[in-house]
Parts: sequence; C-alpha cells; structure tokens
Amino acid sequence: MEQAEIGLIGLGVMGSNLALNIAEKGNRIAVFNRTPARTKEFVAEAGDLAGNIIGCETIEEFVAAIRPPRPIIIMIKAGDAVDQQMELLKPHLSANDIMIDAGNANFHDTIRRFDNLKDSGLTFIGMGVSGGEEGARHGPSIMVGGTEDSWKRVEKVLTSISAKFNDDPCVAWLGTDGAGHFVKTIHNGIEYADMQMIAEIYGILRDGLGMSAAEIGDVFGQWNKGRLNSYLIEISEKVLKATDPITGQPMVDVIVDAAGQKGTGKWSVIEAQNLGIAATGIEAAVAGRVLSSQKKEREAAEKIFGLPKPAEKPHDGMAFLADLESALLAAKIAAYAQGFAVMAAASKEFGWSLPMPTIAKIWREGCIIRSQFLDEITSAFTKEPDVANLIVTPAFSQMVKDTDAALRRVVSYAALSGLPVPALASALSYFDSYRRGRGTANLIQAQRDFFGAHGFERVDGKEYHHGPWGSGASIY
Ligand SMILES: NC(=O)C1=CN([C@@H]2O[C@H](COP(=O)(O)OP(=O)(O)OC[C@H]3O[C@@H](n4cnc5c(N)ncnc54)[C@H](OP(=O)(O)O)[C@@H]3O)[C@@H](O)[C@H]2O)C=CC1
Ligand SMILES: O=C(CO)[C@H](O)[C@H](O)COP(=O)(O)O
Repeated sequence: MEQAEIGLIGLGVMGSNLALNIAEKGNRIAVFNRTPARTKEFVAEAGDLAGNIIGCETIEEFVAAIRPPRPIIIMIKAGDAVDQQMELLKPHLSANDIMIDAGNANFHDTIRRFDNLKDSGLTFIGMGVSGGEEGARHGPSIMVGGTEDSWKRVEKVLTSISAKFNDDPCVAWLGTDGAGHFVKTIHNGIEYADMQMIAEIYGILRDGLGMSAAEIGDVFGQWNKGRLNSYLIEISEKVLKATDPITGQPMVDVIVDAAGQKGTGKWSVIEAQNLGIAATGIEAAVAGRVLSSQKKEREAAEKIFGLPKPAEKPHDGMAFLADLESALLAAKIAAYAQGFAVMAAASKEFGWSLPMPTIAKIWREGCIIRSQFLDEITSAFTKEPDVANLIVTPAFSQMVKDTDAALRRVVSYAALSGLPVPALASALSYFDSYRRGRGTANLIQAQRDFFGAHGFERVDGKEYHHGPWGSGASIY
C-alpha cells in the first residue's frame, strides 16, 4: 500500500476535521486514535476522502504507514496526555521524524518538550491551531513554533490546509520552541476578552433595556455589517436567534450562566503579570468566568442585596445603541492592544522576534477572533512594527478619540444600573491611566516609603530619597 506523507494522532473534534482537511487537499494521511473504535468510525464516515486516509489500530501500524522522515500531528487533550503519547510514539520513530503538538499546550511545556528532544535526532514543533471544528475542517489559522528547518519541511502541507485571507495563507512560522503556542495562548486571551465584552453589552441590552434575545440578535446582525464585523459578533447573532427545540424558548435563555474554561485565558494573565504588562481586559474576562461559575454564591448574594433598579432608559434609544457599538469598539481596541503588548514583551524575554504584522495577518481568517478589525491592526503594525502600544498608532488613536466618550457613557449607565461590565470598565480605566501623564502613584510611593523605607524618585532629581515622615515611620 502507498505510504502516507503525514500522520495524525487524535480523532476528536479537532483532529478528525484536520485529518479530513489534509486528505481533501490531496495529501495521503495515516490516522490513529487511542480508542480504536473511533478510528474505524472515522474512516467509515470519511466518504470520498477515505481513499486518502489510512486508518491504523496500533502505533506500530501507524508509524509504518507513514513515509520517513515522518511529520506526525498530535491533536489530543493538552497536558500530560501529550507527554504520554509522545513517550509511546518515540521508540517507533527514526531520525528526522517530526512530532507536531497541535493542541492548546502551555508554551512552557512546549519549550520543555522541544529541549528534551534536542539531542534525540527527532524534531518537535509546537503549533497553535484556531478556528474550532469548522476552521479545522475548511481552513484554520495556524501559528507555528520550532526550528526554521522543521517549518520548511511542513510549510507546504500546512499552507494547503490553512485559511486564506484573500490569497494570503493564514499560517506562519513565528519563532523557535514555544513561540507558536505562546501566540495561540494570547489569541485565546484576546478571545476571552472579546467574548466577555460582547456578553457585557448583551447584559446591558437584556437587563438594562429589556430587549429579547432575538431583538439583541438583530442589533448584533446590524453591527456585523459595520466596524464590528467579526466572527464572534456573527455567531452571537446566530446564537441569540436560535430556539431551544425542547421548550421553544430562545436557546440562550435556557443555558446556565456559568462559563467553562480550559486554561489559555488564565495562562495569558499569568504570563502578562510575569512580563509586567497590564492586560486588564483579559484579566477581567478570566475573573468574569470565575465569578460566573460561582452561581450558587451569586444566587445567595442576590437574596441578601437584591438588584438595583436600572437607571432611567436613555431618552434617545438609537443614540444609545450607537454608543454601545462604539463602546464595544473602544474596549476591543484596549484588549487587542494589551494582547499585542504582552506578545512584544514575551518576544524580548524569550528571544523569539515575534513578527507582529504577520501575527495580525494570520488572524484575519480562520481563527475565532477573525475580523475586519484585524486587517486594520495588520496595516497599523505593517507601518510601525515596533510601536509600543497599538492605541498610539495614528489609525487607532483616531478610533479611540472617536469612541472613548461613548465607552464612558455606557460604563456610567451600567454602573448606575448595577449591571456588571468588568471588561468594558477595565478598558476605560486603561485608557484613562495610559493617557494621563501625571497619575497618582506618587502617593503609593510615599506610602511605601513611610511603612517600608522603600525610597522614591523626586520629580526634580533621579536619585532615591526618603520623606520627612517623622515619628512612627519605619525609617526613623
Ligand atoms: N475544540 C476546539 O475548538 C479547539 C481545541 N483545541 C485543542 O485541540 C486539542 C484537542 O481538542 P478537541 O479535539 O476539542 O478534543 P476532544 O475532546 O474532541 O478529543 C480529545 C482527543 O484526545 C484523545 N486523548 C485524550 N486523552 C488521551 C491520552 N491520554 N492519550 C492519547 N489520546 C488521548 C482522545 O482520544 P479518545 O478518543 O481515545 O478519548 C481524543 O482523540 C486540545 O488541546 C484542545 O485544547 C484547539 C483549538 C480549538
Ligand atoms: O482554542 C480554542 C478556540 O480558539 C478552543 O475552543 C478552546 O477550548 C477555547 O478556550 P476555553 O475552552 O477555555 O473557552
């Protein structure tokens, strides 16, 4: 039997769709799944594509079915499962074979796996894949980390299966070892912020203005034709207009308001903190999911405090809807600017030289945060690849100037109505902090010096000084 050019392990949601995508693009692929019944089922359901697929029930059979040197994609549950799978695979591989972890790995694990294989003759690629089930099947955005040589060996097949924005493939080599998985993690962090902000706007429309799910869906449908055009707004409209087949209620109204999370948002926040970058939108989104999951506590608290009466409805409903649209854009700018700032800091820290314009480019199609907005980010970074913060580029500073007043009005309305908008409010505070040359940390420095003799810099000199705090202060 003719050998396959590539192998794939893990026929779950992502792996099975990626395998069909690879087969459809004319590549012969061998597949293996821990539970063999799934492999049989997958091949049986592959239809016309089955001719390009070799289903294997054992690892030995799987490895033998791929032409050396073998590129092998591992698309399984992230974490220990990947280490276990790699250990099972390793003894069967030969020099120059490449193991490609395509799951949502923590980039620290990717660096460790990359280093562990360095002297083995085998190669490791850590590859972020975004786009969910549909993306995997018809064209995901792919973020590759590893050696440049290993990238060149898989570039052709990855380019063939990736999403395309116009004719540009949404796949790129972003740097060594953990670069690809780091960028995927921040992609997901931004995804969390974007989703949280959309949910907060939904909350204002539902609980402040009293709109039905379908009416809110219409609003998002309108916005999707404008500056907020994006996959997440598009699916929000579809979700809000869907009906529960069991009760006939809007589907969204019968879903428990407790969000799951698998780790990438939390990792984004941890890395941002480690790198000293304020990623307030992502932090708010992760905290928002945590609070959402404390449903019983929230219900008990509502019994104690009740809910505040919503503020008086805005007199000009249409103007307020326009404010909400602008507010969402303003907050989105803050979250994306923060995400890119985290990547810039990581690039320096880990020596990756992450290409910001390329990252924005490969997020324009295929991935969950794909949008028109990312094309504008691509243009801004192409003009100024090393800019400190996206919000100071000419295009984005103008957008902020055009929208920040609306964000202020929306956050004020939400605060007066007792409606939680942690991500929108964090974006406003971020702008207000970032653009204010003289802040209030002088008082914090004085307090630190008072209780801990930490010293402070004076506005009229560079050396550290202590204040005249008198008795009771720790320096006396
Ligand atoms: N779903 C999504 O939208 C996206 C997911 N990802 C990432 O892709 C990866 C796969 O996700 P997804 O396809 O959704 O997951 P699924 O739950 O659909 O599938 C999980 C797969 O992992 C296999 N598996 C689990 N544990 C082990 C193990 N110990 N050893 C070997 N195989 C194991 C399962 O095999 P078995 O059938 O035997 O249980 C199955 O093939 C994850 O890292 C996920 O975070 C990335 C982008 C988007
Ligand atoms: O990577 C993805 C999308 O880009 C996956 O869907 C991931 O599972 C999303 O994260 P979480 O489950 O934490 O919401």
